[in-house]
Amino acid sequence: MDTIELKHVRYAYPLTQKPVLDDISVTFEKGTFYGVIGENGSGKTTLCNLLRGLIPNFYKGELSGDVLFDGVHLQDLDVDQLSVSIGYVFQNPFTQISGVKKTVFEEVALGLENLGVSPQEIIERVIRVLELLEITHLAQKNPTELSGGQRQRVAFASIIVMDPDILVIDEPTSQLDPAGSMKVFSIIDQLKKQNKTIILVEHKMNMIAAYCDIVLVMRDGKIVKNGTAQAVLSDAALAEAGVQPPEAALLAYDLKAAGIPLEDIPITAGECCRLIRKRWER
Ligand SMILES: Nc1ncnc2c1ncn2[C@@H]1O[C@H](COP(=O)(O)OP(=O)(O)OP(=O)(O)O)[C@@H](O)[C@H]1O
Repeated sequence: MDTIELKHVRYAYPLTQKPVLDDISVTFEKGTFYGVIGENGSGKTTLCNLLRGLIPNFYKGELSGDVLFDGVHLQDLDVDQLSVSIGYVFQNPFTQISGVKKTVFEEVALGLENLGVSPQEIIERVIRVLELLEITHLAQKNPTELSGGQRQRVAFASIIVMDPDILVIDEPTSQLDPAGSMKVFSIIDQLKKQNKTIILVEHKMNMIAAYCDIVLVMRDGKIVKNGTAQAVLSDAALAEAGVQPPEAALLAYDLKAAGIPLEDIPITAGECCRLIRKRWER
């Protein structure tokens, strides 16, 4: 699957009046890493639910506008088929663990089993993914007895083992320590280099700045900004959408206020160092 296109999409959950997605128009292109940011309750998870077909198949409610997958309407697609092309890593890893498998190995193998992949291939793919996520030591543990961070890695493993074209990932590092978060981001980056489309919801602005190509800012169910990570995250108006800019940009604003403006507003620590050195050598 190459593109997902949303045209004037509105959605309200059942028994609610106010749309949670309000006139959303956006196109997601193959091989691009999208970051979706915005304050709590702005509609990010609801957007993920729509992209994965959970709206309107699981969540009912009022949906209007067009949702097109390679030009085909969402309503005309089989939700099971969609789940093969689009992997969804939920915000809450406790939701994602099936609860029917006794070991992490079996849990990660479950989706491939359901697709009828041969046992030999399942074993090879699961071993590779467990190694990639550095959870081989958990292979024989019961998934229900893991910590939140361990479950988050298992949930992530059970999606990437399926090798979907598009990954919709909702706060994959909320339960992880800084080293675990860095690891997950570097894996997501590797997946992007394999030409996967990544749509990531995340509150960690420094990570969004370091990895995303395009950043979408949501507020009150609308996409209020859509542009390159540099253009969106360096914009001082970002705070108006309830989002704290990355630390590098904040430092540049402070320097400017102190009468020491940099040539540009950096969004990563590396770029910030480069601009400070340039200013220093002037
Ligand atoms: N199942 C539901 N039924 C009714 N309203 C819902 C449901 N799920 C979410 N909402 C409402 O929709 C709005 C958007 O919620 P959503 O979870 O999409 O926001 P979010 O941007 O992902 O928030 P967060 O950053 O806290 O995860 C909120 O007002 C929320 O209360």
